Amino acid sequence: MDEDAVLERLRAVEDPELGDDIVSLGLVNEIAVDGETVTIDLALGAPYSPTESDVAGEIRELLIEEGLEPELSASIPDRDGLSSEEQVLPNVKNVIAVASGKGGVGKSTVAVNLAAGLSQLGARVGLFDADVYGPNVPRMVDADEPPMATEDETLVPPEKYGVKLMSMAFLTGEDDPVIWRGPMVHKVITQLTEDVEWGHLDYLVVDLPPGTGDTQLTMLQTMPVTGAVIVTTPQDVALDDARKGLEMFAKHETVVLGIVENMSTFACPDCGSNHDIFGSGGGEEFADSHEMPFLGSIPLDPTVREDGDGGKPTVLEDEDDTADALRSITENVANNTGIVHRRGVSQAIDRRSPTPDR
Ligand SMILES: Nc1ncnc2c1ncn2[C@@H]1O[C@H](COP(=O)(O)OP(=O)(O)OP(=O)(O)O)[C@@H](O)[C@H]1O
Repeated sequence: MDEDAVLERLRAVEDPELGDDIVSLGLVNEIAVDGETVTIDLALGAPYSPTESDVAGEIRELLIEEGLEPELSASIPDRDGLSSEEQVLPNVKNVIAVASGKGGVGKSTVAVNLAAGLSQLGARVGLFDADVYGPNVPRMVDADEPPMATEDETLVPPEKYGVKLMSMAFLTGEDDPVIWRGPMVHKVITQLTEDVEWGHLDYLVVDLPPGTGDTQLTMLQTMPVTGAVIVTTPQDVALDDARKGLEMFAKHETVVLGIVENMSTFACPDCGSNHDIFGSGGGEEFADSHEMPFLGSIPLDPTVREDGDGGKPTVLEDEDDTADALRSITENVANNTGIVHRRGVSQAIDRRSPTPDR
């Protein structure tokens, strides 16, 4: 079988989310056939996301059935056409910002569980606690070691649950109040992203400070954000704030990967009934009415707080409904990150060839 024949066979593989085959969508970058070995480079951008893993699995199966030995790799064209020297964080494939319009809705909880959940899927993950007003990620993962400084003044981030960590708390102490102004934020964020030895990462999860002010906007402008996750509670007031969050991301042209509803239904362990303490379903309605993906809801569950205080992300618990909800949110975030890349690739190809000949 030659390269053209392999390309024809790949037309049988559908992208389940974009609703077309991977060849028509322009997701096959390169094919090389050498005897029985077929090397294929695919335009897939969200490592370990269930959808992209399934697509790769289907391709492998199809080629093995033909008696071939597939070797797959994935690459997405350089961000904004910049070379790796010009890029911020060139070795980081995806930067995912976790945001909330108001404080205390569980933004850090979602960021920590998302990072640990992605790492559990097999991805290389970093977690950057950029919450300058209340950096509490180190406590939530029980990180006792500070970063190490190297001779050439870079920082080696400590690692917990397979996640590389960097936090403002390592530099300022968790309890020190800090007043942040735009230029300072820009400088510190630049240092904390560029002077940290993150290595090659599939995902860098960024816990933004709550709110939608200048600090948050400066951070978005400083980092190459792939997409944002907005955390809200089902209450009206929190949803109003989430709306402001959407406006901030629209202003900065940042893709919103979806909405997470936190602290929804409380399953009472004593009486066995469900109680909607902050209401329920508001997050999903909000997502629907703004045509945003809904990523899932997390129950109000004392285990989440205990795990947060105890330094173990709940997503790592076995056989637990809340952990299942967090795993499902993690998978949805990864899948939606993949959609951003694949849609970008297929739209760029559409723009190049007004009469598609694929
Ligand atoms: N689903 C949940 N069930 C029970 N407790 C929760 C849940 N989500 C978060 N919490 C608890 O609520 C508190 C606030 O959560 P968290 O620190 O994640 O919020 P935040 O939005 O990041 O707050 P901040 O305004 O400090 O940035 C923490 O004690 C956390 O453990």
